[in-house]
Formats: sequence, C-alpha cells, structure tokens
Amino acid sequence: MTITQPDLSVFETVESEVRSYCRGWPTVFDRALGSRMYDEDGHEYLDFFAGAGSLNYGHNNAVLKRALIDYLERDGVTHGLDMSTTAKRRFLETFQNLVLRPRDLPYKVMFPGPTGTNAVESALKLARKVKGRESIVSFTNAFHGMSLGSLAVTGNAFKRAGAGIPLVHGTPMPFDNYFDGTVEDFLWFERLLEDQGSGLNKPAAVIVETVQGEGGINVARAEWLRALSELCRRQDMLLIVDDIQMGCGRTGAFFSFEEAGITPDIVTVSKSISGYGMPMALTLFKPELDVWEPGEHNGTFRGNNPAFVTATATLEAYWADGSAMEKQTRKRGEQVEQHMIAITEENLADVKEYRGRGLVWGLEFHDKARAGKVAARAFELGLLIETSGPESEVVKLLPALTITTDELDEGMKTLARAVRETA
Ligand SMILES: Cc1ncc(COP(=O)(O)O)c(C=O)c1O
Repeated sequence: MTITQPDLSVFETVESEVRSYCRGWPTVFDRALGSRMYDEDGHEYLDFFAGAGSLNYGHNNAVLKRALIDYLERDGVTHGLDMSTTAKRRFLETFQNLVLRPRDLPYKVMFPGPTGTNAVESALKLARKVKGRESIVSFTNAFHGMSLGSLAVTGNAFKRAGAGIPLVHGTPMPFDNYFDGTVEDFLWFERLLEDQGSGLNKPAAVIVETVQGEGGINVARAEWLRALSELCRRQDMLLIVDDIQMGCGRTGAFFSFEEAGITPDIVTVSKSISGYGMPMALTLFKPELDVWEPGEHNGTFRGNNPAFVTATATLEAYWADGSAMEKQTRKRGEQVEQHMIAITEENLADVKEYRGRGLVWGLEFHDKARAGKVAARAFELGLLIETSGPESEVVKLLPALTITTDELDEGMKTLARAVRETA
C-alpha cells in the first residue's frame, strides 16, 4: 500500500491569502479595543484607520457591546431579512427622533442592502426611475463603490478598469477646484446641456461626496456645494450626497452636508451607521421620490437586526445631544491641524499640502511615492494609516471620533516621525 503525502499547498495558499489581503500591513490582527488593535503576536497598534471609517466609535465600544450582548442573551432576532422586527422599529424611531427631526430633514428611510455600494445602487436606480433619464453626473476622483452602477460613477481609472468593459451612463465633471478662488456657477455645464451639438443628454441626477475620502481627502467648499445644489434645482436633476464615509459625524455634524445648508434629494449612509462595524446601509430620500412598489427593491440582508441594535445604541449614546459630539470632533480636528502645521513646517520642501475637516485629514507630498513609504514606516512604529488618492499619493487619517486627546497626540507624533524617517 502506498501512502500519499497530504497536499499541504492549500494551507500555504490560505496563509498567503490572509497575509496579502492586508492593505500593506504584513500581520494578522486578532483583537481590538477602542483605538487600539492587536495582532496575533501581541503587537499593539494605534488605529488611525477605523475600519475605513466604519468604526467612528472605536472597536468593541463598551456601550454598544453591552446592547448587543443583552439583545443576543434574550434571543433577539438575528437574521437580516426584510421583516418587521422590534429592533428595526426601535432603530427607525430613534433615527427619526435623534437625527432627522432635529435637523428638519423630511426623509423616508429605506434599507437598500448590507453595504455602501448597495445604497449607491439604490440611489442611482431610484433617481433614474423618478426622472426617466439615464445619465448621472459624478466627479473626478469620486469613489462610490465596486458594483457596476457605483463603479460607473467612480472616477478612479484603476478601479474602473476592473470592470473590463465600458461603464455607461456616467457624465464626468470636475470636482471643486479649490485653488481658482471663485465659486463655480456651473453656467458652462448649462451651456453644454443647451448646445444640441454637444451630445449631452440631461442627466437624472448628480452624485457627490462633500469630502472625497478615497479620492485623496478633497474637501468641497460649502459655497461650491450650494452652487451645485442650485444647479440641480434649475436643471431638474436630483442631488445625491454620498455620505457613506463622511457621514455619521466624521466631519463634525451628523451629516457632512449640514454645514453647507443644503438638503440633498437622496442621501446614502453606511459604514459607521451600525457603530460596531457591522454591515448596514440606509438610503434616505424625499417623500415625493417614493415611487417604488413593495418588492421592487428587496434583498436577503437588508435588515441586519443586530446592526439595528448597535445603531440604536450608538444614536442614543452619541447623538441624543449631537452638539457635544460635534464640538468634540471639531476640537480634535483642530488638534490634528496643529500637528499638520508642525509637520509641514518641518518638511517644507516635501509636503505639498494638508487638508481636512472634522476628523478626516490628508497629507500630500510632492513625491507621489512618499505617502506609501510613510504609511509603511508608521506601521513599523505601531500606527495604522492608509493612503488614498488616484495614485495613493495622500496619507489619510481617519481616527475614531472617540479617540482621546493623548492618543491623538501620540499618533500624530508617530506620523511626524514616520515623515522624518522617510525623507
Ligand atoms: C463615499 C463612498 N461611497 C461608497 C463606498 C462603498 O461602500 P462599500 O465598500 O461598503 O460598498 C465607499 C467605500 O469606501 C465610500 O467611501
């Protein structure tokens, strides 16, 4: 009898898979608490990434964890099906009372599916159905997700190439050009629309991020957002704000568009809405856009009940008095900015610009490869930071909103050291 050796290559594949899918962080994470992550070898990292913005309230937040454990211990419904549950009702009531009503936002709430791209797809689909038109305006360096509709309005050429086919029905427009000193009136766009020879059919909607997260932390001016909102009104196009990364308090206010004083027709929310890093997404839309028949947009995981529980606990803990959270985020933002000024002054020849709002910040270098080097060195020094921008040329800081001032100082000092040591 011959004994064949077991094929162990599958295990090697698993290990290389685990270690390669790690955003350039060559380790395997195991535990996380607050703003700290720990790998399987016990190394500690300060987290300035916050689950790509899905953990605005930190890892294993004690209040949310308690709510979840209590719910599970009383055998609360755990599926994600589209059914009426007490957890869903409590979330909807709390969202109405603590988020929509105080801001006088008259939105209907829809659960489009588990993740951000589901919310974007539903927004595009709804806008097209309402207006009976195909095209959607989106902006240079925009990021809206990886499924085909979201990708069609995403500006990143590399991500678009992943589709391998032409992506249709997107109309690109330049994002706020911060440096020209004037606010666009968008008359040029309206002239294009009127010019029969331009071939431009009127779009159904415009989709915009108030701060482009994946696109390199590009901050739109409030005046520009207002001009865009006016353009949409004049031209009978719907305004969709994708608040998936910048919402839930990231820029200060609960919704990132509040400061600009605009009321988008449709808003997409995901990432930090569950508060605990669990998949959950919302599409908010004005009541007059409620054109879907029951069942016209459904899905198996549209109503993640444990996520409703943590989302409700998050709103009660942090947004019952939203102004406190807002104030704290702005203060922490000022703290980051002080460090950014110091880093810039120390590296005048290398730093191109720093920019940000609330607790989302970017640091760009003249040398496009530098951001990756800084992030890699920061990792060695125990700090998790990502890069963003079309060529990953921007160091992106996205700490939890619940980070302490000491942790923030510690991380910024590590960043300064990483910049110094990669000069
Ligand atoms: C602004 C924005 N929209 C949409 C998405 C897509 O969300 P998801 O990755 O959950 O599909 C992201 C993800 O980073 C995002 O930042």
